[in-house]
Amino acid sequence: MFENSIRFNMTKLSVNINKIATLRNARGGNVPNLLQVASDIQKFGGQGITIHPRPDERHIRYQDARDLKPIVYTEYNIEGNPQHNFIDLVLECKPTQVTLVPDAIGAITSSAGWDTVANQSYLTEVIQEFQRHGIRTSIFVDPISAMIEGAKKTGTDRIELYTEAFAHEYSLGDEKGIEPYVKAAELANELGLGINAGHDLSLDNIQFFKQNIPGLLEVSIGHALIAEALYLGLDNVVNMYLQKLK
Ligand SMILES: CC(=O)[C@@H](O)[C@H](O)COP(=O)(O)O
Ligand SMILES: NCC(=O)COP(=O)(O)O
Repeated sequence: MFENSIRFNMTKLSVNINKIATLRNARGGNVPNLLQVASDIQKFGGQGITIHPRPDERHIRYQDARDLKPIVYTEYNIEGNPQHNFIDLVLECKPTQVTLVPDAIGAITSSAGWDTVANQSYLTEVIQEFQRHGIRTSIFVDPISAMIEGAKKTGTDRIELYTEAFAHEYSLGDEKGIEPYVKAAELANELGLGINAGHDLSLDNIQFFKQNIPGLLEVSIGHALIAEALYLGLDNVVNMYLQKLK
């Protein structure tokens, strides 16, 4: 059965607050206050909060994930590589959604989607565990048909399309970079997989992406959104994204 947001072609904005934690950690105190920012983003209209705790806790700390639980009343999305500590944290926090990302330890940022064929049995096992606890699952993938088909076989509820390549090509003026994403989304829709997207999405490229991707349920946006907010203000920026996602 289709989720309501698919029927009405609605795309939710989940704001990734990693960069707020990066700024806070630079001084060791509590400025800016991550929980206050998460709360304000929701007040401004943000429809979800995303965090991506990394094993070195260089921005989001595991304790932040716990502290955010009572604050996030919209969609709570926790992203990360499903190592033991991460799995335990997610099961403890019980977010709305867990997004599995195959990060190498120490990676500057996420730089690839899963090989859902090579990791099929591992992903299937982890996904079943999260779903048993009522947590929706999503797998970070490149827009490649075999990877979408492999994702379907794991039993995941959704995929998250890794949009770095699109964002890069679009910034160079090349709109053709959207094509593999359109194909991947059409296949995911056919297979009954929900579609999320993220990485390097911005005020410049989000409307074009949204208008071309059928059934886009959610985008998670952090780096560009927080940078744009330095000039335009967080309230204003959240609402500019909401307008572009209509
Ligand atoms: C999964 C993904 O695309 C990442 O963009 C991510 O969540 C951001 O992580 P960093 O803030 O550590 O770069
Ligand atoms: N899943 C992608 C995400 O949460 C944000 O990525 P970015 O906007 O910081 O590149």
